Amino acid sequence: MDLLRFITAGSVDDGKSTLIGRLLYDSKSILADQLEAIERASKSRDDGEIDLALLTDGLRSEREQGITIDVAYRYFQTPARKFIIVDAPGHTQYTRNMVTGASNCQLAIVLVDARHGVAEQTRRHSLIASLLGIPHIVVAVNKMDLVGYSQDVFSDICIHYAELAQKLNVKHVTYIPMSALNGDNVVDRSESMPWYDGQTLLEHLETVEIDDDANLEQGRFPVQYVIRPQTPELHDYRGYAGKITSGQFRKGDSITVFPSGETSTIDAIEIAETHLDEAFTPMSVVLHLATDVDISRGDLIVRSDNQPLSSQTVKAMLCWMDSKEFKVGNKYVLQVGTFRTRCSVREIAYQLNVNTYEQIEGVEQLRLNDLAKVVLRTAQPISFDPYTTNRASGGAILIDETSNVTVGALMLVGEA
Ligand SMILES: Nc1nc2c(ncn2[C@@H]2O[C@H](COP(=O)(O)OP(=O)(O)OP(=O)(O)O)[C@@H](O)[C@H]2O)c(=O)[nH]1
Repeated sequence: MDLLRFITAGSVDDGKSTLIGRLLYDSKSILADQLEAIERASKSRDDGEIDLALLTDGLRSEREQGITIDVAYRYFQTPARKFIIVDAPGHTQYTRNMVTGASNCQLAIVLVDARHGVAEQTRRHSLIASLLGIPHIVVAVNKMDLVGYSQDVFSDICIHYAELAQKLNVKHVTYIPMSALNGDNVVDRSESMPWYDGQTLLEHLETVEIDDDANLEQGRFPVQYVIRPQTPELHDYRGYAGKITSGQFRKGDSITVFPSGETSTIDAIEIAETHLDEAFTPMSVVLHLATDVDISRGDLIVRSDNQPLSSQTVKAMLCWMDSKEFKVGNKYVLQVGTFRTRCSVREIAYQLNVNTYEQIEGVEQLRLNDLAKVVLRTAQPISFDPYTTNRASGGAILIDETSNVTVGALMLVGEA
């Protein structure tokens, strides 16, 4: 069964917690004991209704206990698919959380309060979703009950959002009018909006095409471990363990190793002592090569017929995630795949205004949650693909050398 990983984004009070609760409740994904607990907690309410937001708020207290920092994950499944919901808090200052949670999501639900329409946070979240290359966006127009389930209100919001989506590089946008509180068009079809003949949210989540999004062209294998048994009778054995982050590899394929540029062919592909003729993303395997090549952890094995860029000066979109400022001349460790090297900041080409999408030039420093295009100079060449063609090998992070904390998320653009 396939897996859809999606993020929910919206301003505080747009109804994110209620929506997640509704999705789990109506799709019968809530465990009996959880249900009992929220029923008990909801008893104090005057209307006797179950407060679905309590479910997600339960998750948030887990988060506060430090089980997951900043972002909470919730799993559920229907007969059609498995789902992971990434729940990022909605406050303005949490761009960082959305970036952390969303980098490998296939879909983002952007909540819009029907009464307020497209808001500042809608623009911010949509910009981040587009920078992160999330291929599917659902604009969930919530609280339709508070605007009399009006088709006109819904249409206006769709038109407004479509203008914004045009400025961004968002591939697929789906609009759904709903009331998370009353359960309209979340799992069950709304009787109050007969004018809407599209899918409910769950139907969409269950059927949205995600296979096409997998990059099968670019065989990329960042080496995590070199396996060299010490036993004499296995002296010829040398395997490279890691995860295929994109594409596929077959026995007999010509490969190139980066950064050295050495070449060889694949002699065997192994998973738990079973030999395979081919393997593809996201499998974790051990590769064996026909010849003795000098490979260490952090190297990138690629199929020779499709090679990545390799450079010491790179352009990238940066989401700055630290309270210390980012400035030209600062030094960090850059990690792409399993490869790490030191780097310094050459230039801040421009900062992006997250509301108007304007490029602000002449910026000297970045603060927490700022988004910018930057140029970095690395100590050793890095091998990568533009993020827009390959999210796995085009994403990188900046690490503070002294604290070892991740301070920036990078979407690599190309050579500078
Ligand atoms: N009328 C109406 N109220 C809703 C709907 N969805 C959510 N609400 C209410 O809006 C308020 C905020 O909902 P939450 O689900 O807590 O909002 P949130 O976006 O998760 O907010 P945070 O958890 O603080 O980020 C609550 O009082 C909900 O009951 C809806 O479809 N219609």
